[in-house]
Amino acid sequence: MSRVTVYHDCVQVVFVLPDGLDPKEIHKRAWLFEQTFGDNIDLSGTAKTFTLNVYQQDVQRFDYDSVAVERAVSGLRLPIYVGRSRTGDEVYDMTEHPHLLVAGETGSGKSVALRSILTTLIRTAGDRMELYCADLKRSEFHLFKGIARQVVVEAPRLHQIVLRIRKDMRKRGDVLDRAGMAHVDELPRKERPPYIVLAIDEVALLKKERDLMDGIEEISAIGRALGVFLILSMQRPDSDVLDGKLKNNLTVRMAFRHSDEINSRITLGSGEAADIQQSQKGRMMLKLDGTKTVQGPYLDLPKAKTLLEPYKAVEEPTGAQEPQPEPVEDDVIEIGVL
Ligand SMILES: Nc1ncnc2c1ncn2[C@@H]1O[C@H](COP(=O)(O)OP(=O)(O)OP(=O)(O)O)[C@@H](O)[C@H]1O
Repeated sequence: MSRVTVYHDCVQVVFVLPDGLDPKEIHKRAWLFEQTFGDNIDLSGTAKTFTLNVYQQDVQRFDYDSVAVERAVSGLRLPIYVGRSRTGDEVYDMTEHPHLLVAGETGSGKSVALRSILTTLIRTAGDRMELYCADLKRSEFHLFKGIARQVVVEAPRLHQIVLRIRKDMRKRGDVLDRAGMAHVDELPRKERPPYIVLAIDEVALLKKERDLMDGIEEISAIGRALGVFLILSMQRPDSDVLDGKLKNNLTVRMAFRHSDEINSRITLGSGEAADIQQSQKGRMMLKLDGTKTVQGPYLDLPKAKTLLEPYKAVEEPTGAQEPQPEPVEDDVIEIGVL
């Protein structure tokens, strides 16, 4: 049984599987649909009912437009503007889908995506968010100096931040216990702490930092209710880093071009990110309630700087050292119990 609907930009076929047919076979044979209908298709469905959309054209590249972005995310508490899919703007709220993994080979568009995601967050979440950035490649996050609480480039400094966030999480947990509530958003407005977002570029460089990775994993496990969220990026999805719990807790995945199907499967659970062409900069497979093709907006550095200028607290003098973090009194003990 099937139903065909013709829209202005696509033809939609909804079909129902006969009992006894394994739905996994439909996904496994998605290539059959591509051979018949071309590349511009989206196939979704779970047990019995499937939807196949056949679009007339591919998603197009486009520039970041702050007015359009801010309109698209209005009403969200901690908004992520992902880009445009074939059906329109793709946005979501981090408070509902907490931890994000951005992965893709070099030059595929990760840095541009992080730039646009964090620019949107800063401009829209304002005082509701405290941002911490770790730029282990020393390439991108200097843009957020003077805006983020801290921008660090070395693992030990990041470890200090993670320890401090863990302390804060413990305090937030105590407040929730006392109030008999399950989520910081349920607290009265005056007592509600700001959301904390920790963004780490090239998290694979932390592979050998076991204590630090354990701390990050803990944030991924209990951060959501306490208002603490992760944005992690990596070039090659390393299964040592993305092993076990951490990977499962990074529920939203943005998979830019991957070199092969095996790597794509580590990030996405399917091989689709290996089908993205090298020329398709900013193109990703977004995994969030299913998987779909999305084009991220292009935001260049000068434009990002202009958009962020009003949010800069203090201009750091040239050549100045990064400010030293406040000491965490019981670091050593904490590392032991991480
Ligand atoms: N959304 C986009 N739209 C159009 N072009 C883009 C987009 N994203 C990236 N590009 C182009 O691709 C180039 C590489 O992108 P980017 O620096 O984000 O890659 P990357 O994945 O971060 O690479 P690396 O891992 O080496 O840092 C950019 O300089 C830009 O020219």
